[in-house]
Amino acid sequence: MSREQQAVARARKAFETGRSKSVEHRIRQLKNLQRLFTEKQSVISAAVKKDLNKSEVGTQLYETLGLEGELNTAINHLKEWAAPRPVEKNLLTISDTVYIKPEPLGVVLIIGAWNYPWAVTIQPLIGAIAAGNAAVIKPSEVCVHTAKVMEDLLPLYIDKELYPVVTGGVPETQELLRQRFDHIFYTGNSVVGKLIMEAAAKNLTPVTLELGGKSPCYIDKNCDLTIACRRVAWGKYTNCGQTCIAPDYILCEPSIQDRVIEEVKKAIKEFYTDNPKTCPDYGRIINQRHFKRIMNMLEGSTVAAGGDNEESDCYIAPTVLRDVKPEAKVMQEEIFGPLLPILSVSGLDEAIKFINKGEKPLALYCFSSDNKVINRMTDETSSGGFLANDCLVHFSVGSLPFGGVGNSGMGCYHGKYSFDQLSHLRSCLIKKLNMEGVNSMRYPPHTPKKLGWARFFILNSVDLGWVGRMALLAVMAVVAAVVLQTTSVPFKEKSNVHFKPFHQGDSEPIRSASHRTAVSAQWCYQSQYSCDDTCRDPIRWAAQFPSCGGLRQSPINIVSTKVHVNSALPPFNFIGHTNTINITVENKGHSAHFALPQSFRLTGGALPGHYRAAQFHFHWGGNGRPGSEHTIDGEQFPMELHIVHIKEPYGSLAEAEHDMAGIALLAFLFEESSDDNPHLDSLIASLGRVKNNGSSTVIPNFRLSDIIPSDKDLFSYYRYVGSMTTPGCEQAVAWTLFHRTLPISSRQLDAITQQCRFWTGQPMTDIFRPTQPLDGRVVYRSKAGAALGGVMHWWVGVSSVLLGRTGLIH
Ligand SMILES: NC(=O)c1ccc[n+]([C@@H]2O[C@H](COP(=O)([O-])OP(=O)(O)OC[C@H]3O[C@@H](n4cnc5c(N)ncnc54)[C@H](O)[C@@H]3O)[C@@H](O)[C@H]2O)c1
Ligand SMILES: CCCCCCC=O
Repeated sequence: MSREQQAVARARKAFETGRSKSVEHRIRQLKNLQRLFTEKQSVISAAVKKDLNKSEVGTQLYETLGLEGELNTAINHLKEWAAPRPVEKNLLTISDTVYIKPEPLGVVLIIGAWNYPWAVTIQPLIGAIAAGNAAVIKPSEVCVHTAKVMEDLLPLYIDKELYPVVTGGVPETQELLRQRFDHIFYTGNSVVGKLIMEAAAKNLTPVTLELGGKSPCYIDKNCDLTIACRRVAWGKYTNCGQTCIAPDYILCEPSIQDRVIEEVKKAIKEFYTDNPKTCPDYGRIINQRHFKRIMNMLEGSTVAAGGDNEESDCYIAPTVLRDVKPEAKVMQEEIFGPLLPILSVSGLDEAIKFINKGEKPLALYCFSSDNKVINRMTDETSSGGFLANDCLVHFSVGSLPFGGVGNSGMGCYHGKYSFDQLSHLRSCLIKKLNMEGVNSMRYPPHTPKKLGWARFFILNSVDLGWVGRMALLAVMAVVAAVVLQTTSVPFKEKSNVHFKPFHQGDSEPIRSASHRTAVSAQWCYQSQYSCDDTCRDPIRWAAQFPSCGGLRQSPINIVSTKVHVNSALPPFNFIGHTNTINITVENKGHSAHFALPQSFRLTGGALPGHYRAAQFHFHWGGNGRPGSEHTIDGEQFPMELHIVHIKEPYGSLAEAEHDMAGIALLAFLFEESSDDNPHLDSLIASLGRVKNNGSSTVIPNFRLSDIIPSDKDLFSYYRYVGSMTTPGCEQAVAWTLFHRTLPISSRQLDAITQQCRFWTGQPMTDIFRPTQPLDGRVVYRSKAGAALGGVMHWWVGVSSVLLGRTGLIH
């Protein structure tokens, strides 16, 4: 057996033990890699210095820092990525469990390139480990010193059976390619990419090809040329142009060519001094073969800047070429070196045509102050990645898939994309052996009637609550009987049973359709959890609704001694709150919502705009337990009222959710009183009429001002920025929690908590989310006698603090 065969066999055997699949094992391995980068930074940098003349800081900045970021992301999100992913169901699968299960592929071959030897070899390895695979790592032989360090260090930190390193050149790689893998992840040039794919095809092994090519850069005359050229020069000359996504050439109008040359020259001087050769931040060409290849490309082109070189040192100065023709040598293949040709085009149209004549690039850059130019460039071209007004930086954004298209590659990676790329996303549908009758519509003999039912069941995708599911199952049973008997009951789309698709998304009338994802997307309160293992209790909301794990979540505990008193928090103005109206209350499955007309409006209170009312609802406990969501100094109150308002001109939470104060939520805490609060009686009675999920009733002659004090008595409150307290926990809420509490007697509390049922049919009790970490937010307290002038100033202050801290404001 060859060394390569042995390594693959060892990795396969280790994979078959199953240990790579355990999430704990994966996290441990990823943490070991973290340790490697902390402990061996200087060894790593020294090798890269010898290979590419990169400085230690440069190696950290462009290679290991990104890897550390990827490791953090993978470690923090692995459980969520690896968890089964529920999917939307149709009526036929409504009673089944339907989900995607990410599974490891098996043994992955990772073939790295030399230009960023750590980044392009270890980053796929992070994905392979995270996804639970074994991986054979083949670093590029061109980076001699780095390949040796990888071979020596990796086995000291990670499981050497599961993740062996195989060094060597073309013959060794070819021997590896003769082995059977479950995935091949190759980074390098397109010519070899084709060989990899050919070898993989023999075993039908899937491939990810991270290739290169000529990445164009269009500079519009309408832009700040100094800034544009500085960014282009950085993108081009970093790592001496040996970057897969370096801007390969510039397209611009002839009228700006001279300025572009001058500005690029200025940037070269700024970055690398007058003599880049002695500048520690300027690299070298990897070897003499590549040196010669690059120097040959200069043939037939006019040097406008740079051009100095020294073969023995593999040095080529940052170079600009002017008036380059499309036929020039330098335009025939990816440059992958520090030459920057400038080609003239008459404008955007010609630039787009030129780009589209070539292969689809790995990156496409467009510099312009005109959004129309940027939009046309994105709309009318194709490339792996697109950047306007910058270069390279998309590589460092883990939430963006990185990869090529067409000749620049296939597949993508980084962050969760690496995990998905190296996983098999297995479709799972778990059915029970009952309800066979429903299936008869698909069994022969086929009849038009069965087809009619099949159309109804297959073409309708719904989100149902528990009651809806039960109702549907009942109907399905009837259908089954009908179809089985093949009686002549005509197919009707409208039955007597009214299916109202309801689901958590519907439980918030202001929420968007996008939140109505899947039946299995049921969330629940802690009190429901034990009875339905498919529902997600508050601790697990974030697995399905990522915002619920954000840094601005609600409710919170307010520590009264730590609040900041702020005189820019004036009283509110309520409009319409004294009007007598009929309102509808509906059991939404998790709580009961009392709909308010949009004519009820809210201004003042230092809110950044005008707000329209949407609904109010209560949060309560049960059997004498308190049920408020917010707590003050750790104390939970018996009940809490939330009045939800949406900022104008938004029409829904979906529209408002990108605005930090898109929703204004007014909260009142209740305190137990010895006497009944007479204004609550009609509300309590109405809850008795909406016991079950989806039921509704009207409360006539309702006045909001009966249950809350008038605005002039509501000058004292807490303010902070937070989120909705039910999934999706949108971080778009300006919270106001009034000091003034509302009274409720224990008799009324008992009455309230005993009226309604959850969507699961259980008593609707303890409907509150536990308090969330403050995560550095400030809670403000209003001070009477405030001036309106400070309002905008206050919001700007709050926004900038949050921006600086979390970068969360869109
Ligand atoms: N898309 C990306 O993420 C990315 C990143 C880095 C580099 N690149 C591209 O890679 C290219 C530069 O790298 P390179 O190709 O010079 O790197 P390279 O010479 O290091 O080759 C890459 C790998 O392929 C192997 N290899 C080379 N010839 C082979 C053959 N005939 N058969 C089997 N294996 C072979 C090498 O051993 C090496 O591990 C550029 O085109 C660049 O744009 C792309
Ligand atoms: C800073 C950009 C690093 C890109 C590495 C991958 C391509 O060569």
